[in-house]
Amino acid sequence: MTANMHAFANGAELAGKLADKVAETLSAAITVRGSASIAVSGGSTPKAFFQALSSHSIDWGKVTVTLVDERFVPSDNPRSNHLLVQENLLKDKAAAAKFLPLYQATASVEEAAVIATEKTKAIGHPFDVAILGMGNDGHTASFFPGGSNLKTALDPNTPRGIITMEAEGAGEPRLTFTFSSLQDARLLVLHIEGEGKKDVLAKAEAPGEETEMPIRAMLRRAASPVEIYWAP
Ligand SMILES: O=C(O)[C@H](O)[C@@H](O)[C@H](O)[C@H](O)COP(=O)(O)O
Repeated sequence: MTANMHAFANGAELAGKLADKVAETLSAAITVRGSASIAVSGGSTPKAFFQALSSHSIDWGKVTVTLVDERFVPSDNPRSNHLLVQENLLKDKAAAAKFLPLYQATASVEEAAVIATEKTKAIGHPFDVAILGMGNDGHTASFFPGGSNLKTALDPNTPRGIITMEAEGAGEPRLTFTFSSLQDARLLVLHIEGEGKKDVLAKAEAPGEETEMPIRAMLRRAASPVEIYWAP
């Protein structure tokens, strides 16, 4: 599939423009289908974008927000993506949105994945918006090189839903939507910032195995165009 580069002068300009595009997409979905769904990534990059999006006046009561992936930690843990979204996105106007967490207070991450899949099955067929990040190792979502379930995660025949992932670079065990769950989002965004991530993207766009840099699966096989939002 194709990738379209949207480059901005700085992170603040990117955050504003991406928030505008996402708000427009969510509103259009509500107009056409009566509701909208968005899956967002965690990490350090999206904070300004979340804050910009939270102030948009859209019908947030008809929007369901969930996570592309999550660390297997409760929402009071500083590593939690739920906490990041709670503090930066689900506030101001966006406080009215419905949020579906991936983390479940279960004995195992495997049990949490089964429950999270059940609890999110009503949305994301396809997502209206999916916001991906990318690590310096070329991972996206929790598709980490060497990950325990990487082959399953990237397999286009794996059903939509949430699976577990464990990998050296991942820290805690992870919960992640699969490639099949994310790749056909009506608006599929890769949000990266900094010269370093631009170099990582260039390497990912070069020939090589998907398992070496899993973002390659999205860049090469996503049904939707990958809208790359980048600022230095
Ligand atoms: O849980 C996570 O960490 C994210 O979902 C992950 O996929 C993230 O998007 C990348 O690791 C980039 O993270 P940074 O934005 O911190 O570089």
